[in-house]
Amino acid sequence: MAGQTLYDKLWSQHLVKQREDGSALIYIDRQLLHEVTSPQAFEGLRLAGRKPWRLDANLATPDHNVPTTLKERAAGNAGILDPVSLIQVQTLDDNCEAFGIEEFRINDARQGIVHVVGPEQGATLPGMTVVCGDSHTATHGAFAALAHGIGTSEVEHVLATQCLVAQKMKNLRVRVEGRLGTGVTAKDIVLAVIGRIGTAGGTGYAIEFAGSAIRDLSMEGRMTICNMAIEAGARVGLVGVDDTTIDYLRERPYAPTGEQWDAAVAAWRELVSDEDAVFDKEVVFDAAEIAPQVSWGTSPEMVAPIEGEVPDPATIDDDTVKRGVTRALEYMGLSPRQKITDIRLDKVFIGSCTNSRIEDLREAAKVAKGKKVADSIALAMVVPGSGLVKRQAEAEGLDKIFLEAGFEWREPGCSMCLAMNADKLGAGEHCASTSNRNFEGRQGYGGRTHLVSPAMAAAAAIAGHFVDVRDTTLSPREA
Ligand SMILES: CC(C)[C@H](C(=O)O)[C@@H](O)C(=O)O
Ligand code: SF4
Repeated sequence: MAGQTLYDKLWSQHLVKQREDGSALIYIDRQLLHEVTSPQAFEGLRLAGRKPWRLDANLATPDHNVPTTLKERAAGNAGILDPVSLIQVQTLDDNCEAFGIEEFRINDARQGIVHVVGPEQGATLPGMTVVCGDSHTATHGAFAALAHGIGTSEVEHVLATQCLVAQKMKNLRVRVEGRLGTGVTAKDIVLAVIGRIGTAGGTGYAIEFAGSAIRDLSMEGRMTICNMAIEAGARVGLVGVDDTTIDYLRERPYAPTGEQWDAAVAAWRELVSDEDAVFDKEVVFDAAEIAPQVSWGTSPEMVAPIEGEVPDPATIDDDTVKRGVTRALEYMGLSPRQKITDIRLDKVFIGSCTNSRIEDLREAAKVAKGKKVADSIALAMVVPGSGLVKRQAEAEGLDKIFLEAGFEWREPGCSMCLAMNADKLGAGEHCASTSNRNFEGRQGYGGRTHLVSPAMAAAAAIAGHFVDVRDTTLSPREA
């Protein structure tokens, strides 16, 4: 019998019941909760007179609707000026209180974007099934956890039963071999992958990211890649366990200790695909060929290398693709064949669950150090992914580097990634953003998002337009 893939192992370890129609019931180890997708789930429990099945499997934090300015944050929930956002956050607090679920509230140092908080706390561990009412739950797969987003009714189901109705996915391996060039990061890998396989390339699959370039990445980098598996159409992204995984988790608050740690590590070491595992599909990339990427359109697959140009619809044969590109260029206010380096920017956003961890901020700070944000940039902001990331960055003096360069240094949350708070783009504004989605209006009505790495965003803030971070005097890997 052929060996098992990592995904197959995680699936079978959590399978409660398999039905003949293909549906199955799996056990869920960890549920993360935020204010947007949990209210109706709690309400459902209340109406049915149910209690959560296992309180300590749940961990909550508000992230989407929290303001990011210090003045407003100092006032706690009372500082949330938008009434709908206030209700959302207050309702999460009330529900967690009423049901006895642990929550890191708005001014808790551990608050942050759920996908930053879970791993940072060691609440996400290898071998777990992790769910959250949020599509970027794939992030946690970087720890060899079977993690994916679920809908609000499923949030309720998991709260009530600790189980989930699920369907087994197929296995896709994306292998990235070789060494990344200086200044090229995990974000560039994942954008290049989506650029090639497309936003539907991973549909129906769990993607395992493998190969020497993935092994060389830190956990932060692996999370960046798994985070965007959903942008490639896959609900699940995975990376097998190795020393990097284990070193990251040691002594995290929720991680096991003593003998339990040793036993856990021994079990985690098995969480890799067997040598002879068979994947339904495989794609291979040469890391050395990946350049810093910039998205020019309204879908993450509409990307180009920094030395490239915007496509010309006139050269596209397929009518549907041609129409899509034409429409995207119109919305983005770009002309055919425009050089990527000629795209001028109005705002810069460094943050989101894709790129707001300490390493991301370090990479951006290395580029920004001793430089100034261009006068033409109306706002350049850095939003740490959690209060603890913020604290760490401040201990390293990164906040000073950003502030001296003219960036705003904000409080943690989703912020301008999706503009559910006051941080928004104005119509027509171009933004270099380290987030993961660039569809029309994502960062504010009429806003134009360009997805890039933190180093590329920082370099763009300084130049006022996109530049090749590899040409800047201080590229991130060398500093
Ligand atoms: C609000 C939430 C449900 C949503 C998601 O599921 O991803 C958000 O986080 C996003 O990034 O669009
Ligand atoms: S940071 Fe952005 S992508 Fe991540 S959970 Fe928040 S809104 Fe969604």
